[in-house]
Amino acid sequence: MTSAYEAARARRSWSRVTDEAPSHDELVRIVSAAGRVADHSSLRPWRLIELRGDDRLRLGRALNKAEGKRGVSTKPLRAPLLIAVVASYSKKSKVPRWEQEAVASGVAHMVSLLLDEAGWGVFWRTGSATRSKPIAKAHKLGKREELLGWLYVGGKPLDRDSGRRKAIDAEAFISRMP
Ligand SMILES: Cc1cc2nc3c(=O)[nH]c(=O)nc-3n(C[C@H](O)[C@H](O)[C@H](O)COP(=O)(O)O)c2cc1C
Repeated sequence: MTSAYEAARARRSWSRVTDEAPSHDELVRIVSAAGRVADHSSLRPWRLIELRGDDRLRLGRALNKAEGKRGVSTKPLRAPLLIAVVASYSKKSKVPRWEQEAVASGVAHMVSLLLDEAGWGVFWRTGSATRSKPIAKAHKLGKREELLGWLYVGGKPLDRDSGRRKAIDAEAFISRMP
């Protein structure tokens, strides 16, 4: 197993993946770690929805509907497993929505990283339809829920090298209090 530092340095997004997918049990193992992100008041303001097989066609239909088109978009078929990332805001808490959304986003980044480290290809996708009514309905989102997009997950294709991204110029992103 790599260190968190090594895993973060090595990760990249995989726009094309194979038909292999992590099992539900593997996903549970990964989410149990990802869910340990910092979380103001431990609200756990997030949930994930697994889309496999024909679930993806239902999403494809909703995507087309959101764009005023008939039929089924084939976009969700680009990966065998899609993980819809849902921010589930707590009503009672004084923790503002943006903080709760940050937690849900953190979980999604952590799930992506852990899946990548475990050898799976991941690509976080959104689109103009992400927060549309047809999409909310297809995922049965509650009134206080919003979608942050989908993690498209599958096998890393062997015919592609890992294509490491250029390291970022970290100095350029850090400054002192002005
Ligand atoms: C919230 C979120 C939504 C994204 N949506 C898309 C998308 O719809 N289409 C896309 O090409 N990239 C999208 N991206 C960016 C890719 O997931 C990916 O990070 C980018 O292609 C850079 O590749 P890298 O992660 O290997 O550096 C999104 C990223 C985030 C965090």
